[in-house]
Amino acid sequence: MAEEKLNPISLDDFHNYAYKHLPKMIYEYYAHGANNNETVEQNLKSYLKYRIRPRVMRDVSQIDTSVEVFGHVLPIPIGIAPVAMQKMAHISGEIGMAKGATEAGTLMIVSSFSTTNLEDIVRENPNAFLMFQLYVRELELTKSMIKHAEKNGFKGIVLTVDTPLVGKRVSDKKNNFQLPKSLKIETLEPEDSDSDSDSDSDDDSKTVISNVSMETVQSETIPPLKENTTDSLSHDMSKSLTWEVIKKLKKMTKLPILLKGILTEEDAEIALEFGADGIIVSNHGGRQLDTVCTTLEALPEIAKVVNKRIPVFLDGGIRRGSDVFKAIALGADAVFVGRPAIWALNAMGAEGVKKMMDILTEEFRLTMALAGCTSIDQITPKHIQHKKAYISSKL
Ligand SMILES: Cc1cc2nc3c(=O)[nH]c(=O)nc-3n(C[C@H](O)[C@H](O)[C@H](O)COP(=O)(O)O)c2cc1C
Ligand SMILES: CCCCCCC(=O)C(=O)O
Repeated sequence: MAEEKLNPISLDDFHNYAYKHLPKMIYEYYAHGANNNETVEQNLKSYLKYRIRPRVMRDVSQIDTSVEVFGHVLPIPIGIAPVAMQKMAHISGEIGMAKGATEAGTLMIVSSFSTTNLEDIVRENPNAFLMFQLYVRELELTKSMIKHAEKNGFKGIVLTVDTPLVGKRVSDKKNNFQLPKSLKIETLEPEDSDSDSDSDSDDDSKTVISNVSMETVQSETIPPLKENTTDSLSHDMSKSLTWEVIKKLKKMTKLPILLKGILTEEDAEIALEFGADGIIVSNHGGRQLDTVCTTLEALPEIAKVVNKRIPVFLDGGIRRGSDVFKAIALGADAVFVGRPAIWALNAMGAEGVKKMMDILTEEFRLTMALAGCTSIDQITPKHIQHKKAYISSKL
């Protein structure tokens, strides 16, 4: 029986679809976090701890949701966070993700664990606004990855600073997670990619696991391929990263360097001292250190110390337009979504990613209107309040 076409109304609809359709090993790689997923869950719950304080009678017939990010005007303050290995979610992988993001007019950060090489992403999406997420490896490889991103027109380098070691991913260990053998991390061999790119796009074996069935993935992954496990794929990521690396990176590129994974005001201050061009408040979607603060909890102290000197972004747990509103009220210039983009890609490819962004945008626009804000700069800390304030005043 032909399956009914998904008609998503909220982001949860994409998630439910992916839960039903992705093989367990892949679904849990994307969905789960470190240890017992405490931080994954708390990231989501954080938003419900804040109540919106709406202002009324404000003529909300025109709402402007646009925001400027490093000189680019985006129609919405919502981008796509770097997520590794997107071809496990959909045949179109990072190309489809970039297409959905571009059609929504927004920015995508491409993971340094991309299953599509940068040339192909850019060739298929010449108007995309892309940044490259970097895990620092050995110096020459790091340099060539940055040069490669520059050559392909990427507009920024997002250095992930919360992963000197990969967090304890319990589900991945139980499932013996590994990248299916038909796929490859294309970004780790940047020098070869020019010669690879044409043959890759014609190679059917690369596209075996579109909208992956359980049977396909199981047959792809038995016997286990040692070289494709989380440990082996991440073995050469630098464990000795210190702030000094920012100086080295700044010598390698003129692109803005954003630090992703800052959770304290102390580190935000140091980031400024070392010349970071932007900060992404992130706990890696709860996949690194479990029971850290949620990103919404960390945001106010970071926004305060940065004091608008550089842009402050946030990711983690954004699932509704009201979540975007609350993050902006607490000091974010814009936010990023990780898993929702993957679920949307899985369900409907590029069209799904665009649809997901449209849903989130419409919810955000409605929240702004009902809260009495007609532009992003009108959203202030006065528009939200921790729920404790209401409970104590009423009891
Ligand atoms: C499956 C998965 C893979 C990820 N891969 C990367 C990555 O390669 N690099 C990185 O900096 N962050 C990575 N992240 C973290 C995201 O960029 C982002 O911080 C997180 O997903 C935001 O939380 P959300 O999923 O609740 O929106 C990954 C997250 C997920 C869920
Ligand atoms: C297969 C390597 C896992 C770490 C890199 C991807 C990532 O950041 C993630 O959260 O997963």
